[in-house]
Amino acid sequence: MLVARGLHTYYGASHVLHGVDLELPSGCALGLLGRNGMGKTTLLKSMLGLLKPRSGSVHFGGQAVTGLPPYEIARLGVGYVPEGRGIFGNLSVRENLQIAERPGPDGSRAWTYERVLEVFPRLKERLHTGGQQVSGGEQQMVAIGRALLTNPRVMILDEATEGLAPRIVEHIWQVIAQIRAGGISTIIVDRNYRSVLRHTERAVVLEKGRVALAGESRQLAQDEAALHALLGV
Ligand SMILES: Nc1ncnc2c1ncn2[C@@H]1O[C@H](COP(=O)(O)OP(=O)(O)OP(=O)(O)O)[C@@H](O)[C@H]1O
Repeated sequence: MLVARGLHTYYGASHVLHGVDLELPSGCALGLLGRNGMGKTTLLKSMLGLLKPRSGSVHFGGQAVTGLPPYEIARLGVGYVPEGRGIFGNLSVRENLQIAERPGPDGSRAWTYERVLEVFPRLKERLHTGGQQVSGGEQQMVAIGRALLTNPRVMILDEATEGLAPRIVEHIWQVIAQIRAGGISTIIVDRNYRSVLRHTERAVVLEKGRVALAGESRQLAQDEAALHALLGV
């Protein structure tokens, strides 16, 4: 579904990704792990057109998308929930959600405004509140809801539970499970590696911009020595 091959990405002279390969099969949930600064967000942005890799390729649904602008890649069916949420602070919660709603590239309308409010009932009481005035947890719900409303084929969640209360974190993992159950392929970056390994079929661990370990999440979860070495846990 989404395939990156040999990605090299730089910030100016700083070489951050050193030939990364990543493959997200259709219908699969893939965890992306690694300590701070190992290149997870850079990898996601390189696949989404937000950063231009200096070499390597990205294919989505068999189509080469390397170097396409982010909105074109999004139109092909990628929903992105960025680290830091990126919601529009000057728009209300309702507006943030409604401007995103559209059928998916295959015409699917599985995710509607009403369904997002069913999944996140807390947002019903905040519809007319500004995006910046709601709590961090509610902002995260808006960010996830907004990505779902584009009816994507692939969802990418970067640190979707960061800094949130345990009850909200648990709710977000339940929603991630629903997204997976609906057949949307998913890439999940999260500090809680145990939750990531529980909610994914495959996982990749980055170390200094290289893939250090990749495999089935169930097996990786049992490899305490490798997780300790690579994640410092
Ligand atoms: N805009 C930028 N300009 C220069 N260097 C950057 C920039 N963004 C990230 N980096 C550097 O690139 C490396 C990889 O960062 P990246 O954000 O991809 O890591 P990460 O694994 O997502 O970690 P984190 O969880 O801390 O975001 C780090 O050394 C970081 O300092």
